[in-house]
Amino acid sequence: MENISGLVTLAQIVVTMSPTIFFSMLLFLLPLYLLLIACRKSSKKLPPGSLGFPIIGQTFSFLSAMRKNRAEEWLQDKIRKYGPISKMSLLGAPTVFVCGQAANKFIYTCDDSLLANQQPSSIRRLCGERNILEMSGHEHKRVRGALVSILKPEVLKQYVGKMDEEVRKHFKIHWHGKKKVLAMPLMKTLTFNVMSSLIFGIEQSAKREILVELFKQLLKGVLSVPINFPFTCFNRSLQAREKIRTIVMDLIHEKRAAMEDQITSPRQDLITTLLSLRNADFSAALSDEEIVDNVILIMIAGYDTTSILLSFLINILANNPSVYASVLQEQEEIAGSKVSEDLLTWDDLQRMRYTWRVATESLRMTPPVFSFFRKVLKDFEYEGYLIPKGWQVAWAACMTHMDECVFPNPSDFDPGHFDKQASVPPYSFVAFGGGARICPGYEFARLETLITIHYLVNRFTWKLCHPNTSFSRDPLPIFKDGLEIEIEPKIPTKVN
Ligand code: HEM
Repeated sequence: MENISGLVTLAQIVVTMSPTIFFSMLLFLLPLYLLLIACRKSSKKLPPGSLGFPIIGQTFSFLSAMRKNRAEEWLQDKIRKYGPISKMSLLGAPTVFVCGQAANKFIYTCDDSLLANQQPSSIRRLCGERNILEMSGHEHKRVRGALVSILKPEVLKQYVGKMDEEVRKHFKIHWHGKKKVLAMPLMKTLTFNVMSSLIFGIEQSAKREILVELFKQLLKGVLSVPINFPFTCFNRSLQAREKIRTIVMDLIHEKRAAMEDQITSPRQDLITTLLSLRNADFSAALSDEEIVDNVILIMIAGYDTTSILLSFLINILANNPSVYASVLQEQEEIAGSKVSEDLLTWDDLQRMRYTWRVATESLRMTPPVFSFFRKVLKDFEYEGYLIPKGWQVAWAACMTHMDECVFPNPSDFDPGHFDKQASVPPYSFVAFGGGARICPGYEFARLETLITIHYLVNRFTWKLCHPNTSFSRDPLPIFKDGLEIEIEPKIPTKVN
């Protein structure tokens, strides 16, 4: 998810800020930073490594490696020098970097009085104070319970048809009649529209177009310096948030009234479902503010991540004829069992096992969220080293994803790595995170991906316009050419 990881946004902030702002911040943070280091007079030893130049530390070197798509090598280099636990300084904070399955397990399962989710202030201000990322302990459990209850398979089952219609509509409007398309921006349009239809219940309309533009503006602010002066990007994003808030509040009032008048089902869309959730004493499970803030967060969390997965799948299928042939065979069999107007069903999606293994393998090799950060709330010891309060702990998904003891020949794209899901050790595949904060949108992303690939391979053939197209992490993976492809429809005229 674009903005889940502290790195994702902090990195952008550092990258996009002007040198003057950066150096003013440096002057401000330097004394704090030195104080934090100086206070660490403890008998326990800190992990090996170097904190580098105060505040800046290894930030620029790491971000540059991310942009060149060499972050994994960069981290491997640290591991070679210092071992699996080392200290460094990233994004303005002293950091302990840990890697490996045991480290993942420790972080995902440790008590939340030790490590807390860490978000830059821009997220809090743009998503709102009551978004789930800001919460911990009991509050986090309560809000997460509500989100999981609307994103669980039993609920999403009912929305397969609606998703299917959105995907068909997308191909009809944006792909048919075209010779070339930029696949990556189109996958973003598609995932936005699917989420907008399912979550807000807003179908294709002027209102949806307004919402798309507002979200685009809001997202720009998440990736900018959070300074709220008139005419700054962040200021425009805050204004967009206010407008989105008004739209969502209006929707909540409309939907609540419709439910009271019994002219809508409590399952009409995910906001309606959230509104209908009750505590044991029949009070509302979430306040209206909590619904607004979490709906905005869900849009941000689900929109880019899934569109990145879909874009990488388009690239993979173009480059791997044998994988493409197997996906096509699976999808043709499913299409063959239906009349062309039939919508896909939940059962059809359960039959798309190979296609989902291909998607999972894509997430293994290119996880949209590459590294994760947590804030250390109190001193603790890990593997004999002191992890000091006020520092941050960082880990990277790729370290276990590319571990050859877990995934033999890890640099080869091989969906066979997931033939026996049960044989993948826990906390080794962490594209969706783990533990109490594991992604609740997994099933949503799975359905959206499978439905899209079904229509893509059954209705089009495509080839890359730039066969050796590369991507960078900025900080999310992005194809430099937008993934331009030449397309040909398989069914030129009759499209639902
Ligand atoms: C391929 C698609 C996706 C990927 C790779 C992904 C990845 C992740 C990861 C790695 C985390 C945990 C981050 C951490 O531990 O700090 C996360 C959390 C989250 N994701 Fe996703 N995500 C995806 C799609 C979605 C979708 C479609 C939704 C919503 C419909 C969603 C909603 C969320 C939310 C609300 C959280 C926060 C959970 C919490 O803090 O308890 N994600 N996601």
